Amino acid sequence: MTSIRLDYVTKVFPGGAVALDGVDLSVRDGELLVLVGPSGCGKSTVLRIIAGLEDATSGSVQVDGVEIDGVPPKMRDVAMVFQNYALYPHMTVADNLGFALRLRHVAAAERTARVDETAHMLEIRELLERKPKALSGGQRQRVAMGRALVRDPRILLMDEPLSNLDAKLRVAMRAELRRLHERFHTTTVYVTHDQVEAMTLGDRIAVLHEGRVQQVGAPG
Ligand SMILES: Nc1ncnc2c1ncn2[C@@H]1O[C@H](COP(=O)(O)OP(=O)(O)OP(=O)(O)O)[C@@H](O)[C@H]1O
Repeated sequence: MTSIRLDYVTKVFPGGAVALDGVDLSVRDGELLVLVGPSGCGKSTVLRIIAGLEDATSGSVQVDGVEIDGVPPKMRDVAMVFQNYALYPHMTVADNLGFALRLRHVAAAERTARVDETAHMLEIRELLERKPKALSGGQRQRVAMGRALVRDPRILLMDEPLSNLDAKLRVAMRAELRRLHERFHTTTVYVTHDQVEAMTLGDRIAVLHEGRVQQVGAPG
């Protein structure tokens, strides 16, 4: 069970830029909520505040009804997937997948089993010994997804994870992300500026404009 609630969250950056202006938003347990809006409307800032990478200027964030303001990122059990994949270039795919488990002192045998299971699910088992530079964009994206999923996080945050892929692959990966979500039902916030992507992926869509939530609803 993991729900997220943002209560009148405001973010003013030093220098005075108002990135978020009283954002109220709820993400239900097991839901994939898409946050959509034009460049600069504050989408990434919402994710960064949920992840604890940025502090809200005012307002609060709750997970399962408990305020998490001040809880360090590592303690939040949140996994993030970015547009640029952020894989470790010197590590194999297997080591990239297992790294977060190693940091959490998961025993070697269990680590291997979970890496293998995740690789199987994402159909990247044959890539486990390769380094990121020997992968295509779509394969890198799968590894980045795998790295987030292998830990079975409470919350999954995705910031335009498909925008570096060509149009055809993007459509295929969208379907795959949807399928993964149906299987795991990890509470997810997914950021995109692409309305079609929002409509095809989201259980619900929140439209953000100039730091405010304009509308929230189911697609269609
Ligand atoms: N560290 C920072 N310092 C000052 N201003 C910032 C900082 N980070 C973001 N901003 C500003 O806050 C606003 C929201 O930025 P944010 O990155 O959340 O938007 P976004 O909707 O994710 O945009 P994009 O789709 O282009 O990534 C923008 O006006 C941006 O310039």
